[in-house]
Amino acid sequence: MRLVVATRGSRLSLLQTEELLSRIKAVEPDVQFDIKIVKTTGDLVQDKPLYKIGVKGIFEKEVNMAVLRGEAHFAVHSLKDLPSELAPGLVLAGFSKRAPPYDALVSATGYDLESLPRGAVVGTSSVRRAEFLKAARPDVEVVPLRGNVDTRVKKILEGRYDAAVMAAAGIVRLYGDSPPVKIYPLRPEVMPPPPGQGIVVAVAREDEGWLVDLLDKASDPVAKAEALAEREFLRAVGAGCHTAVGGLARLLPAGSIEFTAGYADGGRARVVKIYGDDPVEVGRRAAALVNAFRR
Ligand SMILES: NCc1[nH]cc(CCC(=O)O)c1CC(=O)O
Repeated sequence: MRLVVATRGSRLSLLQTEELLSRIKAVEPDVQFDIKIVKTTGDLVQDKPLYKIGVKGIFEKEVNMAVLRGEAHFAVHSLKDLPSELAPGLVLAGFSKRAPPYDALVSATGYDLESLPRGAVVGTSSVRRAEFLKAARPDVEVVPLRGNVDTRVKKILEGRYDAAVMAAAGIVRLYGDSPPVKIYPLRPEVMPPPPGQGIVVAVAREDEGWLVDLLDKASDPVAKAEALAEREFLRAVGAGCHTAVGGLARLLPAGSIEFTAGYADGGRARVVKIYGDDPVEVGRRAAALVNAFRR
């Protein structure tokens, strides 16, 4: 059996795709893959913060179109790049093991939140990262920084920024144990990560039952439960990437879910931590708490 897999062409996207494909191979050794690289508007427009381009889920839409048009069997994405609703006919069907979900302070020097100098210049184009950072460290100057993970790392090493806030997952996936920059994870109580960060997913057509089953068999059950909770949270807060909202589910060893969620605005962050047994219910309850902060 040969399957066509649609993905973006960045080095990180290709590594993420390989990771998911090796999980599928483990349950179905006979399968072969053809990788179809889709160039997206997000890849072509590099000079604006993403929220200013004004298309929700800009990275994924054009990749998923290949699946809807029947040009690929499934698409691979970072879950956090997907909008809360997929196009009709598509489902989230496969989940990788989760890489660390945290945002991290990334620098050449090795600053953590405490040792970062007063008035430091910190790069990020994410409204969420900027607002939570300013709440924790009102003295720092937040400046725009976009581009692929390797591009951002290069700019940090060139000394144009004292530090940047980036997903730990992207750096770990790209560089493994010896990245060229130092990374200090930010606790979710200080900076709640975006729903889905660190999870790689496959999007397939709902009507391809055999493929949906195969992808489900290849999935990591912990990541799947956390994804379910965080997707419900995302749907119920209804916030786009122009709002500083974060939410992280962790499946505890005893089987219940711990959910950390927060909202930041005007130099002030509010974060809650709740528990429950049903992922969807916990996600919805966390969203209600965050929505109360936003009024
Ligand atoms: N927004 C871009 C993006 N999409 C996925 C990752 C890597 C982290 C992940 O896999 O969740 C990144 C980089 C970043 O946010 O710094």
